[in-house]
Amino acid sequence: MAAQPDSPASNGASSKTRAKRKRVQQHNDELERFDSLAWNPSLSADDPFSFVVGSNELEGGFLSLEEIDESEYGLEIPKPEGKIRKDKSKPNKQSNKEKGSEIHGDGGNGVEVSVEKGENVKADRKNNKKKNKKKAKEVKKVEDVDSEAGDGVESEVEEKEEDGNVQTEQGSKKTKKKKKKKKKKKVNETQEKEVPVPGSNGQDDVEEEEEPVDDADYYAWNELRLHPLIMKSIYRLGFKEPTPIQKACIPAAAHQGKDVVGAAETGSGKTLAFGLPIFQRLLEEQEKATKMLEERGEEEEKYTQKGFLRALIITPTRELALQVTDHLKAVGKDASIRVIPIVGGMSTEKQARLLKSRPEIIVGTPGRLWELMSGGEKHLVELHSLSFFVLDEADRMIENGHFHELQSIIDMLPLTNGSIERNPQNAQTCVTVSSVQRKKRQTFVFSATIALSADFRKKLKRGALKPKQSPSDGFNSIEALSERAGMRDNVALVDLTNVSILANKLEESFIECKEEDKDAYLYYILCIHGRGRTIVFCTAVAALRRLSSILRILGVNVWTLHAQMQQRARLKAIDRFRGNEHGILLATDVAARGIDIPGVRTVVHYQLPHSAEVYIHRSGRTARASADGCSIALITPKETSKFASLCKSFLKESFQRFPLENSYMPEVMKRLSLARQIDKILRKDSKEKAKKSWFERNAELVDLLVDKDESEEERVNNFKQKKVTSANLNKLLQELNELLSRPLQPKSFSHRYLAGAGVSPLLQHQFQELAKLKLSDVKNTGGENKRRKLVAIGQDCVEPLQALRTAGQEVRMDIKETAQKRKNMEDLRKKRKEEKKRFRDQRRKQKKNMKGGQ
Ligand SMILES: Nc1ncnc2c1ncn2[C@@H]1O[C@H](COP(=O)(O)OP(=O)(O)OP(=O)(O)O)[C@@H](O)[C@H]1O
Repeated sequence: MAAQPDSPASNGASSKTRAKRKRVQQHNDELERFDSLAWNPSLSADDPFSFVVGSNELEGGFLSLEEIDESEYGLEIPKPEGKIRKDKSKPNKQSNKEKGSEIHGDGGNGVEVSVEKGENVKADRKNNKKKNKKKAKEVKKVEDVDSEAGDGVESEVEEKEEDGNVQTEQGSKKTKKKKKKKKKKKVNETQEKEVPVPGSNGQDDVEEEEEPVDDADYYAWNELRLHPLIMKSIYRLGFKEPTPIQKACIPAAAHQGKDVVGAAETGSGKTLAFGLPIFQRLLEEQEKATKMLEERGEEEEKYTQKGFLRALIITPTRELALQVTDHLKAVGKDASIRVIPIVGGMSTEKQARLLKSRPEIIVGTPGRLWELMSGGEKHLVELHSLSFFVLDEADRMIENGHFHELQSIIDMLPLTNGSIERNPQNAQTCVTVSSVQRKKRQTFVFSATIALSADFRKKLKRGALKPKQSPSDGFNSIEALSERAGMRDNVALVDLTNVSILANKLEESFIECKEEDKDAYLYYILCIHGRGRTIVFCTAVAALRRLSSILRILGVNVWTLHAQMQQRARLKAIDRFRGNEHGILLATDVAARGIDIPGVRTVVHYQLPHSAEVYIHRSGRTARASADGCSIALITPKETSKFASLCKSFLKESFQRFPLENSYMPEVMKRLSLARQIDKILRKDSKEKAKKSWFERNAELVDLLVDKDESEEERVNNFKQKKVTSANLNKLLQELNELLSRPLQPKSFSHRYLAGAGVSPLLQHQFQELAKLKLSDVKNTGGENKRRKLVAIGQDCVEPLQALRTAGQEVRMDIKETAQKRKNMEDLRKKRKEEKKRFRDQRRKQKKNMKGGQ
């Protein structure tokens, strides 16, 4: 029954319609204003272009181990191409069968079609026929249609596609669905930043009603003139304004078509500084292509399968490649542009399958990319349409000539106007290049520390990045690398790094201690200030292993990450760390660059890095985006001059000494000593076991019969020895457990009195627990224990940054001064030694003389 005009129902409906109209009007006004700005599409009409109507439903966030296997790090293998006809009048409740029957595809060409996305793109294309004003209105209309379709439509349709793709694999279908659900749940949990977008689907729509996006909040983006679909993603991600590096790079890269060398502090949003121009150009091209096709009256289906690689992004580590992929996918979600990672540690076959979907953007590490390219992987060698070549963390690529593969990859790229001649053999493997495309490829080179070398910095400031002529042996400089990659003369040089290159809101500090006390100080930091996520960096894997073992014995839950781990375990570690608000990650420098995990509050340099660049990148895992954070370097007296010279390279003269409450140290040391003894016993035991099994294995291999018969005496001795060790281990464990069962106590703590001020919630809780414990003790012992002391101490668990701010002590780090002090100390030690020697000699002489006299 229709609602009467004056009925509450109709009032509600009309106010809803009014609100909706108002929103649409606001949005249109904004877009009208946006359209009135000069629009500068960078594509010429004859540019070769093919597009794929595809879904990019590859959610962000690192996945758990179980998910990695089939869904390939969050990447579903794109589904068979087909057109899905959707009856919008029945959006929600369809059986699986019905869902399956709506999919029409050949099932084999690997192109995925998402109804929502497909409809979006189609509608957008229609809109593009009319000029900008109309386009804006139409985009809104499509969004409205989507929201009318109701909650859950998109997810259901996606499941349909999934069903269609794996009809024969019932088992794996179920697993996939489960994984997908799990993944979605996880993404919901981790994507804290997501805000509702007007007109987006599903859950977003529901939220949208409650909290519509105020376009005015995003005003700062307008001058960048980004495509409406990009803006939609930006709304969704909740990025209110572009970061300075984005502001500086996007106009040059997206509207002027320039190559860019970009330097900005860690966590400043460099990924989108190069990512958004890529999306902008691809979307502009899509529009042009649609227009052309419609003008010529050709069928668009004819072109839908010709996906070529448009952007190749190279990063130095696998984790970073996966993260950049996730980040770009989040932006490309509304634009139906696909992004996939190609990294080591994943099976090559699976990656080949992913490549069959012909994604527009690939993010990869040099090793695996080259492996596939040199193997003639079609999508990777058909590079004639490549429009972007990006080197993220570019300065890492030229370190120690690690990346020979990178050189080979670059040699495979089609020539651009500025390129020098290169290996013709490689060029032959590559599909021939159209001269239009040659001119068009843009090269982006980014890093936080690219400008660290004084020489390069000067060049950046002068605005002159003149490449050297024909580097013959690899890339020993960013210039050579950029030139080889085809960077042109009119490159935009954007250096936004501050004088010290370190992140703005990072507060640095150090603790000076002996090498053997580093464990204790680390344990102290984690115990007393264990709030927020912490990353502890080691230089050597062996040190990391030893440290993780000790900390685990001490009951500190840590995850480890280093290059000798299997890829799955590496991802799992990051995933778990990301999922724990107060997580602790022990990592080597494999995690130093690029890893972006929100809520990392503290970085500890357990071992100092070998270079200032690494120090900066390590420390840059905290104080990202607009957050603050703190770094603590543990330095031995021997390392002070190394630390001072590090400070010198980023022009810092003084650092803060991290405040320590020394009264805690006796107990810390006690616990640590027990943990070390336990660790020693456990290590010895596992070594023996490993040795034994190694011997037995090898004996088996050569058909050798191992004589297990020991003499009676040996057996008895071994048994006795084992018994002693085991008793000793139990005793140590018991002792340690007893210490660990109560909070760390400072030496001066009075067992009788409690000072009233500053009792933290933690301390309060501990008191309650201990009081309960005492009470039950009394009951159990029948009140025999008359001296009932309340032994409880908790600490106000403030995070390191807060402790540093309230009590840190400034210390000048003058390299000359430190070197001089060190020299003085050594001189003093030498002098004392000599004096001692002289004194000994004198006494010896005296004794001799006395003996001679007798
Ligand atoms: N405009 C923006 N507004 C708010 N946050 C943003 C914006 N752009 C990017 N971010 C967020 O900032 C964080 C850091 O971005 P990103 O990883 O690109 O930094 P980066 O400069 O590449 O850092 P690094 O040098 O360490 O690799 C990410 O979590 C990203 O989502």
